[in-house]
Amino acid sequence: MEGKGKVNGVAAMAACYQGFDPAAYLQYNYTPPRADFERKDSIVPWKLACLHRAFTEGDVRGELLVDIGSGPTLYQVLSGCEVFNKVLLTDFLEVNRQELRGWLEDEGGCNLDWTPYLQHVCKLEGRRPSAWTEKAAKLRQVITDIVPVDVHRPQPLALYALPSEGADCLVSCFCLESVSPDLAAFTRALGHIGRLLRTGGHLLLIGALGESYYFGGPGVRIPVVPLNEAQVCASLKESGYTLIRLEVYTLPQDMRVGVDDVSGVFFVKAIKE
Ligand SMILES: Nc1ncnc2c1ncn2[C@@H]1O[C@@H](CSCCNC[C@@H]2Cc3ccc([N+](=O)[O-])cc3CN2)[C@@H](O)[C@H]1O
Repeated sequence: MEGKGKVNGVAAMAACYQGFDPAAYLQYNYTPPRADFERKDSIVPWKLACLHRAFTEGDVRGELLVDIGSGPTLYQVLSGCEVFNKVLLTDFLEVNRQELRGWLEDEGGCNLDWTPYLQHVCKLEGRRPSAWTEKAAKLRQVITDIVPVDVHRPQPLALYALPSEGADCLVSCFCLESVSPDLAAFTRALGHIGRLLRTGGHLLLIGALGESYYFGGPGVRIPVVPLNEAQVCASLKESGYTLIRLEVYTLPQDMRVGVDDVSGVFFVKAIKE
């Protein structure tokens, strides 16, 4: 029965995503108050600070960075694009891959202005904010492709997408817990993406704590497996990672804007054994 349940749960999740609306999703999560660069307690600056530190503290290096479940967002690779020569973006939905291509082709075909994000990360790097145009050019230069991914497959990416030695670093933000019907599926998905990573490679994982649903568009209610810190740590260990650092952000009341019931956000830096 477990096998049958597994297939139905994953298939049901895929059906939920057919209504996903990138523009609405960006509006819900990537504009103020959740993305307010003037507020020290806003969520996006916290995420960008975690990623900046993780990419620049000296242990993360190599050729290829892969972002698993990019969605319609780019913030997750704004620091990594200065460290890796190749960045691969991935998502399950064509609408999201199209949204990312829209930014890449720089013809105004995207639903969010990433300039404040680029400027903020330049500031974290000690550069003048006006260097954002150079960062944008760098990002467009290092993104090699935007490809389909399914974390429930033992091989989440097409074999042509990766060199045989695998990726040197994986980043994945708010994806696994939002596409897994239960904790076992979340843990399996962690293992599947781990197979894309070379031994000794790093995983940078951001996710929601205590989230049971979110809106992926008007009226598009998508179930999420609610996680706590202990479950995240146990799943990482079970999937062959060694935890380097776990940081947690607890949402202030005014960050709870009705688009989900998330109570906290975790940031994990781990290494694949
Ligand atoms: N089988 C699959 N494999 C890989 N990716 C898949 C699969 N199915 C769907 N996808 C892909 O994964 C999805 C990634 S977006 C998932 C949204 N996660 C929840 C949402 C996000 C969020 C953001 C910010 C904050 N905050 O506090 O600032 C809180 C929250 C909590 N709510 C989507 O791109 C889909 O296209």
